Amino acid sequence: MFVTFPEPVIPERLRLGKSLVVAVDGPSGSGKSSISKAVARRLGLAFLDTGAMYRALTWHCLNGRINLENAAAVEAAARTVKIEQSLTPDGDFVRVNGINVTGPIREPDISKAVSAVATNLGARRELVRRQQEIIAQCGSRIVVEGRDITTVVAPRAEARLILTASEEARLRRRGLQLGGSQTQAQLREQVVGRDAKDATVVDFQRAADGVYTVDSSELDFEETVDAVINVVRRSVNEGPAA
Ligand SMILES: Nc1ncnc2c1ncn2[C@@H]1O[C@H](COP(=O)(O)OP(=O)(O)O)[C@@H](O)[C@H]1O
Ligand SMILES: Nc1ccn([C@H]2C[C@H](O)[C@@H](COP(=O)(O)OP(=O)(O)O)O2)c(=O)n1
Repeated sequence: MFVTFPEPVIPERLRLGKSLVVAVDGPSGSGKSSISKAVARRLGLAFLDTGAMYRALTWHCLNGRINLENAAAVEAAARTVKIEQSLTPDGDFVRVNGINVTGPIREPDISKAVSAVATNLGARRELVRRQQEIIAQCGSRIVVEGRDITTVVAPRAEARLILTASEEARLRRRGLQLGGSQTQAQLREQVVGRDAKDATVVDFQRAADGVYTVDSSELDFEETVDAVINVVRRSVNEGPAA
């Protein structure tokens, strides 16, 4: 059974105030998680990494020897697994049925397998439902990042943007992040190869109507955070992108 998050995970100060949902989509390695966390910290908002939920479900299936090709079994697993994760930008934990999987869900075996789960439409439906529930539990004051947040999970978010960067920048950043543990071919498969598979079910490369784009190829980390905050301000003051 999916159990709602215990209240103390979302401090009251992050839940109070006017609705401000910031929806961030983009390809692998574009900076969604790290930049979104920094933005949530600056704006005093909760934070949801939806990719971690797809990774957690993938870990659960592999751990339970559920065949990822068996769409009905994966969908059933999505409905029954209990996933708990930190909802503040300063926390970093993910638990699956009470097991701490914070580290394991970032391992290359999960990165390799996760697209099989992310392209399961029944599993997506269930995770989207949970994500919308979490947004409501956070008083709609949250930065949410993933691949279908601007279009499916929170199409009415106060601010919606695609965070992107050139393929070269994304490969370089992911390589640095993984401390040089991966060959160039492995990195390419995990970043470019995975995006190609995921793009068969969600369009996260192109901004939908009203969605802003921030390209961080030529920006450093802090400049990118500033650019996203500017988009949030502009969205709130002037509305969606023209
Ligand atoms: N503008 C930037 N300049 C330099 N490094 C960045 C920038 N944006 C993100 N990074 C770094 O790139 C790496 C990948 O970012 P991450 O947030 O994991 O991407 P995603 O969630 O989109 O896959 C991280 O180590 C992050 O700190
Ligand atoms: N809202 C989302 C979030 C992630 N996914 C998929 C896409 C990715 O292959 C996996 C893991 O996402 P994650 O954001 O952790 O991926 P990165 O390694 O940061 O690129 O889940 C999705 O289909 N929809």
